[in-house]
Amino acid sequence: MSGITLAVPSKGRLEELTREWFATNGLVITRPGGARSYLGAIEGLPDVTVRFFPASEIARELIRGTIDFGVTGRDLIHETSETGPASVSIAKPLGFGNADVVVAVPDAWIDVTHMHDLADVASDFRSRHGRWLRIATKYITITRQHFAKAGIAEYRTVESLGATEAAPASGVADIVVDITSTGSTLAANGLRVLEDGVMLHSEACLIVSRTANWPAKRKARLDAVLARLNCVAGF
Ligand SMILES: Nc1ncnc2c1ncn2[C@@H]1O[C@H](COP(=O)(O)OP(=O)(O)OP(=O)(O)O)[C@@H](O)[C@H]1O
Ligand SMILES: O=P(O)(O)OC[C@H]1O[C@H](OP(=O)(O)OP(=O)(O)O)[C@H](O)[C@@H]1O
Repeated sequence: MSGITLAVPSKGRLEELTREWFATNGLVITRPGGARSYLGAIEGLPDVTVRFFPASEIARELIRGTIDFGVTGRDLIHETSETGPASVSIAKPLGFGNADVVVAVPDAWIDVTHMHDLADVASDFRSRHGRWLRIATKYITITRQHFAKAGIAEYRTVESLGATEAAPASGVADIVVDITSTGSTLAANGLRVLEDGVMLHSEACLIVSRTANWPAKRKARLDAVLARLNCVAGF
């Protein structure tokens, strides 16, 4: 197929801010069928198809190469696959959707301020509590990578797809790895980020798939659109 496909987040803060960003840069994204339609276009660019997806699916399909370029959070590229970052090129960080993926512990864990303290807690958790340390998170990949780097292997993750911060108080888990922007949800649930607990700084980015099919003509079409957005594919 010679046309190129742009993926835009299908709802919420990311959709609004993405369409605003494109419009500010002279490209108007249309969604003629309304919020329940997932097909759109860019005014004046007939060979660009716009498709609306959840941000997490945009990351997955950019890595797979079924979407040519799109907007999603850097966190979702790192979380979807360990090969994610190598499968895409960040054409432009967009300056919105800023959030950090962090390790947070209960306020009551006053002696646990750094990852090395958490390593000590994790190593004798089984002897003291008869079970592994439990981490509530939807960021399984990022947690595995960063805890390995910190030399922490004695834990279990408890998958949590929403309201993750409630897990320690409810007894579902002991600590959390979650995304935060203002920190208010963590604070409201009696949780504190470790001083070296920021594992990833994320923001929404315009991202190009490296694994998509880029014959010269299609790549030229992509490069022309990116040029109007003052950025390049990077490959
Ligand atoms: N405070 C925040 N909380 C969560 N995500 C944030 C925040 N600030 C920015 N983001 C970005 O928004 C992304 C989540 O957006 P969104 O909720 O649309 O994702 P989604 O996968 O489409 O969600 P859902 O699965 O509920 O549809 C995060 O991955 C991150 O990149
Ligand atoms: O640091 P803060 O500003 O408090 O933001 C962090 C919160 O925002 C998100 O929740 P949201 O309700 O946006 O989405 P979700 O719960 O569906 O993930 C995220 O899951 C955190 O709970």
